[in-house]
Amino acid sequence: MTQRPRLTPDQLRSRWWFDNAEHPGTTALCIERYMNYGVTLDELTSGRPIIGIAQSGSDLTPCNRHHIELVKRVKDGIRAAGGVPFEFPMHPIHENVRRPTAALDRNLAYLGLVEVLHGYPLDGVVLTTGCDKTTPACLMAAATVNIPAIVLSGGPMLNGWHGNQRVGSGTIIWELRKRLAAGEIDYAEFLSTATDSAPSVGHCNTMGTASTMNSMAEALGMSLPGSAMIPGPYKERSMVAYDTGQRAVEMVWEDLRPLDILTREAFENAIVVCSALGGSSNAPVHVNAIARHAGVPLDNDDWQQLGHRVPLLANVMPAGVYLGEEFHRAGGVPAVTAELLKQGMIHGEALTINGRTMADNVSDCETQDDDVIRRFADPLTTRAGFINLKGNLFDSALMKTSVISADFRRRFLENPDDPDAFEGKVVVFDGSEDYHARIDDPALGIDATTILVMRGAGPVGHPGGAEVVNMQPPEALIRQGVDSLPCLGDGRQSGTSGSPSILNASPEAATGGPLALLQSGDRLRVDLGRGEVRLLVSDQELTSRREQLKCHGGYAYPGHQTPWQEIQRTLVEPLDRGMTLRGADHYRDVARRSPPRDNH
Ligand SMILES: CC(C)(O)[C@@H](O)C(=O)O
Repeated sequence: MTQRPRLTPDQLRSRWWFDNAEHPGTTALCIERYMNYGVTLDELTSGRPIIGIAQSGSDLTPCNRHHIELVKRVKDGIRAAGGVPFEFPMHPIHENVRRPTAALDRNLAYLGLVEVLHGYPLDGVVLTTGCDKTTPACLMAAATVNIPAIVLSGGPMLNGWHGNQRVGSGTIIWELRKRLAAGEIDYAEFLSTATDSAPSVGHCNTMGTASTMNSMAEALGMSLPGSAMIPGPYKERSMVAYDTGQRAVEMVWEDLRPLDILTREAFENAIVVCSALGGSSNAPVHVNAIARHAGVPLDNDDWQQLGHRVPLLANVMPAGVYLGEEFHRAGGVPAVTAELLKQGMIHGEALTINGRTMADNVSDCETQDDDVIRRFADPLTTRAGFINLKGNLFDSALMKTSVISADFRRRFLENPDDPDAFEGKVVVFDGSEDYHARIDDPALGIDATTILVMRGAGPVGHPGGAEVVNMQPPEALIRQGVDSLPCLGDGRQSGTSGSPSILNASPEAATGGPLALLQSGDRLRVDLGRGEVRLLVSDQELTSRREQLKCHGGYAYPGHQTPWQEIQRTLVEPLDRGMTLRGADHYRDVARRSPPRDNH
């Protein structure tokens, strides 16, 4: 436990607003208006930390909605520790619903949160997270503003059951849509099984992007140990909400800030834990983004170098068979981290939000069920994590190795002359609308060796970068028993998908990436051993295609539909750089370096 010098009440940031004798008018304006709904003068001026609660729950965001209840316990904890809670809304982010994609809103929510944390009288903040992008938006903002901040996840839903079968959110949908296409089930059965996968409040009960990102917050040291994966309805979830509120107040007195915690070591821990969890292919995008805002160099090569040597320990869908409840009971993120710590794969000295080190937090944790959380010596896969692929089509694209199934391996990677490599003819789709319109067209000639390519799906092409690369084969092929094909694209895929796709190709077609030059019928060679994807077309031919494309005004994609789509498209960085906004990462520690100016 580190001992940190304690702040005195007159050093609280909120004093600028509530107890600033130099500007009595400005001060009075703040005080009188907060009193108009019953806050007392004593609460505002007696030197108690003001703790913001960034509320990500609303009727529009079902995965985060129970934060509306949970924050009552957060407020109890804040008050018990002597603080004053101020709850405020965040811009809604909900992946399942938001069109054209909730990823468009991550940076918008980030910007909004930065302005609130910087410009309002907050000494610290509790960040309520749940659905995928809520966690990175919060952590990016925490790094930029750098006031004491702590993450409270809402936790996953209870396990889904259909009869006696576990049905995991997202993962079951990708399976069911194939069964629907194969004619094995009808739409009514499809829908009833799908809805069974979501039995309670909480976010995806699989190791999709939501569970992954909340686990990343814990692995980074930004939430209380063991809190990430407590299912939403469990009583421990409310208890940890209370503890989080209390801890937020203490962190203010200790002046413990996000940039004290978000170090290179913390990010390396997150990468290692992500691999062992079989975490979402969206994690590198978001974790790289948080790192950029924290000023820590991190890229997709780090993900391969640090992560691909790590075995898969969490037997949770989509890479495994269990769901959030079993994972939590088996010990959750601390048990996984402890197993990796024993192997020297975790920086045990990394500081965490409770003022203790990662080793202090997890050393005593042990898996309670070594089928759900495997021992290091008995993993599900020995080398998990991501391979960072490169070649003449892109500088970086990721493949999640923990979801390479035995069937995929047998069909594509077990050629004795060429292990870990395969070649195939591509069929190219320009955006998801084109895919849906044409996938069943027999004229495309898709067979069991075809590689499906989706372009125009990156942060510029499909503003935000949609989860559309996980394409299923044509119905006719599925009916013949071929229910998956290799997919490649400049967009993302759902973290709940078990498809070993080549994702997040950067630069994307819409910003001049060579994917724009690809034509259906071209052949691709994918070599996982060498970390390479090559378009088997001569350089001369590529140059002439590039010239032609230029003559036609470049790669075409649908226009902007809203002002934010246009603004984000002009500023957004590629997926491998975290899809952050150009220039935003220059702002760091702004609460201290650049306190907000007077408003009156
Ligand atoms: C299941 C969703 C909506 O696709 C997403 O939450 C993810 O896991 O990536």
